[in-house]
Amino acid sequence: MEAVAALVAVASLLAVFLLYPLYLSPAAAARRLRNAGFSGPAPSFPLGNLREIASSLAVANKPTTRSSAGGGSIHAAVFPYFARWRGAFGKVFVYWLGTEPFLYVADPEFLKAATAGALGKLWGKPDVFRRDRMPMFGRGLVMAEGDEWARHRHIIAPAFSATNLNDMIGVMEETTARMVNEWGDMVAAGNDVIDVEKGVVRNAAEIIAKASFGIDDGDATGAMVFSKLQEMQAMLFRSTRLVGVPLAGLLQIRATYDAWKLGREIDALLLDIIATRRRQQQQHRRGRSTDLLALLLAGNEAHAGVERKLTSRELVDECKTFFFGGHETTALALSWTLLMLAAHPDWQSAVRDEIFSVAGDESGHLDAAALSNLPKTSCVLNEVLRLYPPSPNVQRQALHDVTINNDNKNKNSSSQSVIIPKGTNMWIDVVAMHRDVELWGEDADLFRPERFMKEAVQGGCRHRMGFVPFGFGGRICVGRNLTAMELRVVLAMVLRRFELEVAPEYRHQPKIMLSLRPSHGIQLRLKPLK
Ligand code: HEM
Repeated sequence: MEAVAALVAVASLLAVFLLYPLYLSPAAAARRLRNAGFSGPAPSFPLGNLREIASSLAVANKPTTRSSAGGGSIHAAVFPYFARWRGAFGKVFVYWLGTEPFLYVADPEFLKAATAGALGKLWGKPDVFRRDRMPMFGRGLVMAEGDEWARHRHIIAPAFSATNLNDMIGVMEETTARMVNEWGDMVAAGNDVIDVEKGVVRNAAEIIAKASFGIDDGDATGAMVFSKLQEMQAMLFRSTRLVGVPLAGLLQIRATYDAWKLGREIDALLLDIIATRRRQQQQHRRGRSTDLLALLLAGNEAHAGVERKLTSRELVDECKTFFFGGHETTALALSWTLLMLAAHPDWQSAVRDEIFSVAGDESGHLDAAALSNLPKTSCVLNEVLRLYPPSPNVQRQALHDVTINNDNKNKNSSSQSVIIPKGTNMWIDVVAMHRDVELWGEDADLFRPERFMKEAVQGGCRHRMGFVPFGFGGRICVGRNLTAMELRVVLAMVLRRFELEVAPEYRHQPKIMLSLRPSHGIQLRLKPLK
């Protein structure tokens, strides 16, 4: 009898233990969000709105034709469920990934109100993605929160200063020359249709690996780290965990274990590189290194003993963060740029002429002064980042209840202020804001770099927070200057060598897989310049 009672007690405790996080807490959050006036699609337990998301993606994932390469709306194709809910509920609403509430935001004014002030203290990164992204970013800058984030940012930001980045141009030129020469050989051999995305992704990965921790293909450890980092990237892409669904991780124990194991191997290799670097530095045996790891280690030495010091473990996470946060995004920006220039020969000629006029022909080296004097190229790059933002969304999670003054912030509520409950996630739809006709005008879906001619920073957007390809506020991308330089170097080297045309094989079907990417590569016809 006592045994039965004990069993019942344990079962009840377990039920309460599971019931609270899995059902009671989400139900309470749903009530508070409803009371605050946020509407949205009705969720079901335990999937939330995941079923509707999956079914609308299945319908939308039909091939489209090539004709939209130069324009056309992509929001409804890549986020069909958001497009539908936006029509029904407006630019701010609540939807559910499993039992996790998400506040969808495509209204820059709401975004400004919600994130104004003590950004670092009020908003963190969603727990629900943290576990998945751990093998990529660890506790590095992308994932850090609060005081830890401030400490890391303080140490890391100086490494990305203009002077330091100028020293990296040589690395970018050297690596890109290999890619361009390979393309040249392929064209000479009669294969003039090339999937440029592949080469550009590989090139960006090599550049960031060299720029971050100086790894070289020639050295065995470097080559091993590089191939394991790439393996990890591929592994994480294959993962299809049901985000937010209670205990869904149990369905993918094997994949989670494999990612964890690979992560440990990468960490061990990077720790080894860092230990060697520290030894060399102490013995003054290494020449002047310009990679980010060297700069961070030098910063460590200069401030040894005080809080401006990163441990080896923290340095590992930052190096991985630079690799995973930096190369895909940059490569995609570049791939979309090459496509847009191939589809718009007038802009292609204008950019090429500008590059020739400031940097000469392909025999001349590029320097920072020339690269910073390319106004038309800058307009093109901004327009591509607007139409095809490699980071198509930004996410946050409320660390506390967040109060927003309700002067029109939530049109569904009549009260003076609105409270976003602690734990609510925010999903900022960058693609929607970048293509919103109310912010950009009727030509929002068209490739028109000239809009950035008149207003270089915002491109004529009617709201300061309507153009956010690199994020916003204190957490704006720390690598954006490095990217700006790399995009210009690679673009200059490609355009000084080839004329680009969209190949008939190309199918325009952007999709979201963490980043905004082409579904079937980017096939261009390359013609050597006379
Ligand atoms: C076209 C290229 C790039 C795009 C579109 C991009 C986009 C972004 C965005 C949207 C954020 C803000 C994320 C958030 O607020 O949650 C961000 C943050 C960050 N990016 Fe980039 N990024 C690019 C290149 C790079 C590169 C080259 C690096 C490093 C080498 C880098 C490192 C980081 C880091 C460390 C953060 C976190 C900053 C912080 O939280 O303080 N990114 N990036």
